Amino acid sequence: MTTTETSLQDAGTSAAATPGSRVVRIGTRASALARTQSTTVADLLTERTGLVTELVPISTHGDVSREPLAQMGGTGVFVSALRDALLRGEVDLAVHSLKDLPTAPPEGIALAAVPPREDPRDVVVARDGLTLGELPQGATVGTGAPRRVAQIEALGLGVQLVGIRGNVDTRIAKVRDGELDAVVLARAGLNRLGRVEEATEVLDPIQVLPAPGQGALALECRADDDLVAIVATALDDAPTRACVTVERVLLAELEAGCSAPVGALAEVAMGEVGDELWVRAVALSPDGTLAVRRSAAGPLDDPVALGRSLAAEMLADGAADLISERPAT
Ligand SMILES: NCc1[nH]cc(CCC(=O)O)c1CC(=O)O
Repeated sequence: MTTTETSLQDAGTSAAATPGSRVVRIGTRASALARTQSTTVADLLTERTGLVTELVPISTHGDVSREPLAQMGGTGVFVSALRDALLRGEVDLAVHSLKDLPTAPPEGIALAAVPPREDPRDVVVARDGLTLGELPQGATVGTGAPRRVAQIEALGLGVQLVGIRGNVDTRIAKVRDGELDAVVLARAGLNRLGRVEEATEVLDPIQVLPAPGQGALALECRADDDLVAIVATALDDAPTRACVTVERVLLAELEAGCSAPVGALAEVAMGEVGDELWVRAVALSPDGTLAVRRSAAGPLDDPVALGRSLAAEMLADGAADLISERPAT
C-alpha cells in the first residue's frame, strides 16, 4: 500500500533543468526515525545545492503489519515500497537506513550518496540503568534480529531472548512498562531521535558486531536522473561508502540475507603505510553456539576485494553452514 500526503500532480513533475528551480520530492517511511532521517537529508541538500525539497510519506507493508519481519521477507519490505515510488516517478530521492537494503543491486536505481556514518554500534536500554552483564539469570532481552540474538546468546549470560519488533519508541516502552528487562537497538537510531542518553550500555564490537551498514543512510535516485550526480557531490562521504561496501560485499558473498546472523564493521584506520580499511566480521549459528570471527585489512581504494577475500576465508572456515544451520559435513 502506498499513500502520499501531497498531491503528486503539482509536486514537482514540471522539474526544470536548472537545479535551483527543481523541487526534489523525497520519499520517506512514516516512522519517526525515517522522518528524522529524511528531514536531515532534505535540509542538508537544500543547504548545499539550493534545491527545494518536499517530503512525501510512503507507507510500507512493514510499517503497517505486526508480523515478525522474517516472515515478511526481512527488512526489504521497507525498501521496496520506496523504490517502487521512485521508479514510478512519484518521488525523486529515497532515504533508507542502509542496513535495511537487500544486497542485490536494484534495476534502474542508483545509490547516489552514502552520507557520513554515525556511531554504528548497538546499545542496550535496560531497566534500572543495568548493563547486559548485570542482568540476572532469566532476565528478558527483546530483539528480533537473528544477528543480535546469536551474538548475545554467544555471551552465555543466561538471559532470555524475546522476539520483538516495532519502532524504537514501542521497543523502549516495553522496558519502561516492565514487560521486558532490556532491549537492544542501534545507537544511531536512538541518537537521531534525540534519545541516546536512554542507552544504559554501548555494546563493544569485540563482543557484538553491528549489522553491515548500520548507522549509515542510503540515498537512492533513478539511475538516469541528473539528480544522481548532484546528490553525490553534495552528500556522499567516500570513507563511509568504502566501509559499507566492504561490509555489504561480505554479506552478499556469505549469501546471507539482511536478517542473517552476520555482523560486520569496517573502519578507516591507520595501517603500516597510511590509512587503510580494517574490517571485523562474525558469522554465527542462529543459537550462537558456533561462530566464525575474522578480521582483515586492505587498501582504501578496493573495498570490494577486501570484502570478498574476508568472505572467502570465512566460507573456508564453514561460515555458510553456520548461518543456515546446516550441520557441517
Ligand atoms: N532494524 C530496523 C532499523 N533500521 C535502521 C535502524 C537504526 C538506524 C541505523 O542503523 O542506521 C533500525 C532500528 C534498530 O536496529 O534499532
